[in-house]
Amino acid sequence: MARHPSLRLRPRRSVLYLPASNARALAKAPTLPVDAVVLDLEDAVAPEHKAAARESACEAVRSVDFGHREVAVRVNAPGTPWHADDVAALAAVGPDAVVVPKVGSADDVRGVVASLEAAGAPDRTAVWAMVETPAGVLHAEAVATAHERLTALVVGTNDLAHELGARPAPGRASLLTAVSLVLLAARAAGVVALDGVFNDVHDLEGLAAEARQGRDLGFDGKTVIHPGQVEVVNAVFTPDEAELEDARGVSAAFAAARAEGRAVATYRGRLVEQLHADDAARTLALAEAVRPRS
Ligand SMILES: CC(C)(COP(=O)(O)OP(=O)(O)OC[C@H]1O[C@@H](n2cnc3c(N)ncnc32)[C@H](O)[C@@H]1OP(=O)(O)O)[C@@H](O)C(=O)NCCC(=O)NCCSC(=O)C[C@H](O)C(=O)O
Ligand SMILES: [Mg+2]
Repeated sequence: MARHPSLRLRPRRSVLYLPASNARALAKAPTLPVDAVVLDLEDAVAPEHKAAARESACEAVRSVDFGHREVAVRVNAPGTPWHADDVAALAAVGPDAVVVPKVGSADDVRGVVASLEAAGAPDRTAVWAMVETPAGVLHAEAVATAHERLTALVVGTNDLAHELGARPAPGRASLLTAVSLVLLAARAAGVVALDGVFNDVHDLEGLAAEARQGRDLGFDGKTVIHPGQVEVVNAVFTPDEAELEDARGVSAAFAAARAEGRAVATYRGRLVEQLHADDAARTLALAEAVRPRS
C-alpha cells in the first residue's frame, strides 16, 4: 500500500480538541504550543449549533494561519444526521485530516474516504479514525489497514469507559487492554497512534502520569482538551537531555561496531543492535523536529 505523505516523521506530541463553535478557543488555538488541533463538530457541539460550527471550522481551515500546527476536523459519526454534510463541506476546504469518531469497521473508513473523494477532497487530506467502541477495538487492525488515507488511530477513552461500563481510575487498569489493542493495531499498520484525553483540567500531575504511561506504551502523542494541558504533554513526549545523550552514545557505539564489521555493540553495559540504533535515530530526529517549536 502506498504511504500517505503525512506519515513522514512529524511531531504529534499534543493534539488539542476544541469545539468549532467556540470562537474564543478558535482564536486561541493558533497561539498555543500545540502540534495539532482538532476542530470538533461532534460531542463538544450542541445539535442546534452543528451547522454554524461546520461553517466556522471550514472558514478556519480556509483562512486561519495555524503555522506549524496540523489542522484536523472531527466530523459527526457515520449514521448521524450531520455526517454527510460535514464530510462534503470539509472535502471542499481540505484540512490536513478528517477525524472520524466511533469507527466500528473498515467499511466505516472506506465509506468516509469514498464520500471525501466523491466530493473532490485533495489527496493531502488524511483520515484519522477514532477507536472508542468495543467493536472498534475488536476491529482495530482492519480499521488501521482499510485505506491508504488512514494515517492515525486515536483512542477515545471517554466513550470507551462509557461503553464498557468502566470506572476511570489512576493507572487506567480498566482501559489498558483496549488502549493497548489500538496501539498494536496502529503499529502493525504503520500508522500514527494518539492516546486519549485526561478530563481533569486542574490535575496536571495526574495528566503527566497518564501521558508518561501512554508514551511508555509507545504512543506518538496524547490528545488534550485545554490549553493548560499542552505544555505538560509536550514535555513528556519531548526527549530530555539525558535521553538525547544516551541516543547519541548508542548511535556512536553502533556506528563504531559496524565500521569494524560487527552487528552488536555495548553502550554503558547495554546491548546495542540495529533496532536500538534505529530507536536512537528516531529520538534524535524527534528532538530535531521539535527544536524550532520549543
Ligand atoms: C473543558 C472546557 C469546557 C473548559 O473551558 P473554559 O471553562 O472556557 O476554560 P478556561 O476558562 O480555563 O479557558 C481559558 C482560555 O482558554 C480557552 N480555551 C479553553 N479550552 C480551549 C481549547 N480546548 N482550545 C483552545 N482554547 C481553549 C478559553 O476560550 C479561554 O480563552 P480566553 O478567554 O480567550 O483566555 C474547554 O477547555 C473545552 O471546551 N475543551 C474542549 C472540549 C472538547 O473539545 N471535547 C471533545 C473532545 S474530548 C473527547 O471526549 C475525546 C473522545 O471522543 C473520547 O470519547 O474520549
Ligand atoms: Mg468520543
